[in-house]
Amino acid sequence: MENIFDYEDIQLIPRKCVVNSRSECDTTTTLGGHSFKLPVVPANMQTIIDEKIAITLAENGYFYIMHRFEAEKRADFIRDMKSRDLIASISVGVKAEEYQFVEKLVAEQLVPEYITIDIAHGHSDAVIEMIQHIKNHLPETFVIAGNVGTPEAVKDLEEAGADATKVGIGPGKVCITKIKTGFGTGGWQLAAVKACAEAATKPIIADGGIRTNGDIAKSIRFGATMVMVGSLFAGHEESPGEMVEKDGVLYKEYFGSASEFQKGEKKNVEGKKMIVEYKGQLQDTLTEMEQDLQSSISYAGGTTLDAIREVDYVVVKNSIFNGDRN
Ligand SMILES: NC(=O)C1=CN([C@@H]2O[C@H](COP(=O)(O)OP(=O)(O)OC[C@H]3O[C@@H](n4cnc5c(N)ncnc54)[C@H](OP(=O)(O)O)[C@@H]3O)[C@@H](O)[C@H]2O)C=CC1
Ligand SMILES: Nc1nc2c(ncn2[C@@H]2O[C@H](COP(=O)(O)O)[C@@H](O)[C@H]2O)c(=O)[nH]1
Repeated sequence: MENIFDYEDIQLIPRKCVVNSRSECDTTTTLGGHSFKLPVVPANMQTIIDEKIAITLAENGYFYIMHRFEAEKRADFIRDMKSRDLIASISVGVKAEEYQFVEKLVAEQLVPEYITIDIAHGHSDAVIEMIQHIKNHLPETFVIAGNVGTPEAVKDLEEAGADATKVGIGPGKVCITKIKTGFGTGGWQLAAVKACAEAATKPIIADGGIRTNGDIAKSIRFGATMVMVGSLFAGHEESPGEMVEKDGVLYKEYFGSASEFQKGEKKNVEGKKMIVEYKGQLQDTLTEMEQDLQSSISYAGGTTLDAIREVDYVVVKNSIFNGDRN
């Protein structure tokens, strides 16, 4: 593969500004027929999202995807979101009981607007069969399938009926897939997003490796419709991770969905646990992301995210500090 680069290797090139204030720039994106304030979704991980955060995000016009690690709560979660007239967006795996869960939703007339199939190696018959199962039983539901790292995978999952694919194998902050298996898009995630987006006929969600708000704009430039973010959303007051105090400084836990901590056993572990410095309120981070993205749009010489998709760029190896190095 040629032209390999990652977020820190790219600088976007400014174009003449057409607004008098960054506040004129609109960061709205559309996915599955709904508009959202930001092209950003918190990772569907247990230390990043819970029911309370999901309600707050949905009430305030942000996209969210509930995690799948308290499987028995999901039907009630959908019911609760529907009773509030909010979007229901959940995750599933691919094991046998997940097929029955989808059938139970149909029997109880619970139709989530979004279902994300969340497994490590999404380019598989297991995911293809689950896409088909959901589409057969819940044809109205928008299906996001992943994770994948190649154009071939995007094509196969789209052909199976996926409405969007999620790209990123191993670039995550708490990921150890590349160390444990030798595989993944870690270190070239942005180039993988570009290759996958070029092959895609439906939306791409760039997942993992976002270390700065500028990386969101870069993901959009290379074809993402939405960006999934874990570590930048960890450590907030509302974050479900445990609070930890160390030498008088507050931190919160952030652990991988394939970590021993999440799994409760040392089997096929591909994630780790870390602590993230306490960051205060989630809304402040969302507001800063919106302002930074408005600024990105202004540098792109437009008023909407589409302007970013058209800018030129340069590849300058390690042109900005990679947040993983400290
Ligand atoms: N984005 C990323 O880079 C990664 C994300 N994760 C996250 O960790 C969580 C757990 O993932 P996962 O282990 O897939 O979920 P599960 O433990 O639910 O596994 C899903 C099913 O897929 C099988 N499976 C998993 N990996 C492979 C593989 N490489 N080859 C063949 N079959 C496989 C499992 O069987 P068996 O366990 O018996 O193999 C199981 O039947 C998810 O939330 C996932 O998103 C994990 C790793 C990488
Ligand atoms: N290889 C692993 N990847 C994981 C695990 N748990 C989650 N993830 C992926 O990371 C992103 C978040 O990345 P970040 O860089 O923004 O922190 C998340 O959406 C998953 O795709 C894991 O245990 N192993």
